[in-house]
Amino acid sequence: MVVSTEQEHPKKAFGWAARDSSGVLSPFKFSRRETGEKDVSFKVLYCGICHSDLHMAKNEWGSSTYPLVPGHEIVGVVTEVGSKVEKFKVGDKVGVGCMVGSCHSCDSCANNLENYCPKMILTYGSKYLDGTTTYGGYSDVMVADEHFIVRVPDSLPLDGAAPLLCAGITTYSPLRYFGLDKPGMHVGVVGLGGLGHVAVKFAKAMGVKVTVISTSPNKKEEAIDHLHADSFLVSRDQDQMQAALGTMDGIIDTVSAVHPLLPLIGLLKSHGKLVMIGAPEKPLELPVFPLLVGRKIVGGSCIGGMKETQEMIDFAAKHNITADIEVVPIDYLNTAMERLVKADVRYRFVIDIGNTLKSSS
Ligand SMILES: NC(=O)c1ccc[n+]([C@@H]2O[C@H](COP(=O)([O-])OP(=O)(O)OC[C@H]3O[C@@H](n4cnc5c(N)ncnc54)[C@H](O)[C@@H]3O)[C@@H](O)[C@H]2O)c1
Ligand SMILES: [Zn+2]
Repeated sequence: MVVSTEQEHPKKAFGWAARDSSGVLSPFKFSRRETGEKDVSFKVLYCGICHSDLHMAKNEWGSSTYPLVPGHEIVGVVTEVGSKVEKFKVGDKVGVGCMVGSCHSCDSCANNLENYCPKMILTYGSKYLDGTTTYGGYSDVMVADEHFIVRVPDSLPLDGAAPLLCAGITTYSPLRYFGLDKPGMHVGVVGLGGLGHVAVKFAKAMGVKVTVISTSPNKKEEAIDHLHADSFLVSRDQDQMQAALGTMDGIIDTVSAVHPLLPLIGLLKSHGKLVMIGAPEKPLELPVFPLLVGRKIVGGSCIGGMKETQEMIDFAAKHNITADIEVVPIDYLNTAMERLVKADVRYRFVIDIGNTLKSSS
């Protein structure tokens, strides 16, 4: 007998799901497991809209299953903890990012890099240990193993902190790992969207000189005056790009679509590192010769481990870093997705789940 998603677990849950690759989202009733002994349950208050949610809702990476409840920038307040939970109690402000499980025994897990565990379980669209589908944060309640729960420091507003759970760790981790966090270094950030604007804030807080590289000249004023980037390059302006050749120690590339890498590699100094974190649906062309000349590196990075995620959010609290957000009601979700396609948001949509998601709607 096939058990419906509404009945497979004891706890009622309600959210919005995409039903097919049109990506259109609509109200969806499902269920979540009881709070297990190592689980933390929380009422979701806010959830950021990451571009990955859009890629997934529309099956742009070819791995989506439907119904799909997206959302991996989830924050809220703890409502129940299991008997063996040690770090959290009812009333705590917490968050869940992109993953809710891993094997805990491989080399990656042993090194606090659950994000690179071959058995890592994504927050939505994955199979959990019990074989049921995982559903994300565009929903009213969340249950997760405490290992995958992050404490949100009291000084951070929950709405602006939500995007740190994905955009924050995804930009913080490569800055640290690739050694682009040393004061006085010069780092480029390509694509001033959800990830890009947080990358600028983290890099600045680390004491790095930041240049935003963008196709849109109209983002210049905001990048410099508001986000405190040191300079701005319009990637289509040959003269500007020429003048900046060989000046950067590293570049964090957050672009969500196919784009040329050659101009970016040219901006790097010898030994410079181009770090890809955007995830376009099709392969990019990699010109090799310009890498050889100057011993340059192209690398990649995917979110971050749980220990580093907590470190990132504590660092954010210390430096007053939150995302610049537009808070929207759940009914606005499909419009927000359409605007995200056009990069028409400064710089992250966050859904006000707590006040606007009602199971009767
Ligand atoms: N590596 C990871 O762990 C990880 C984590 C989260 C998101 N992502 C991926 O990162 C990418 C960015 O996510 P986001 O939420 O910041 O998206 P976003 O839509 O907020 O920002 C993307 C930016 O790229 C720019 N852009 C789009 N097409 C472009 C083009 N052809 N040339 C130049 N610029 C272009 C947009 O103007 C926008 O500023 C997505 O592909 C997302 O799936 C990766
Ligand atoms: Zn994300």
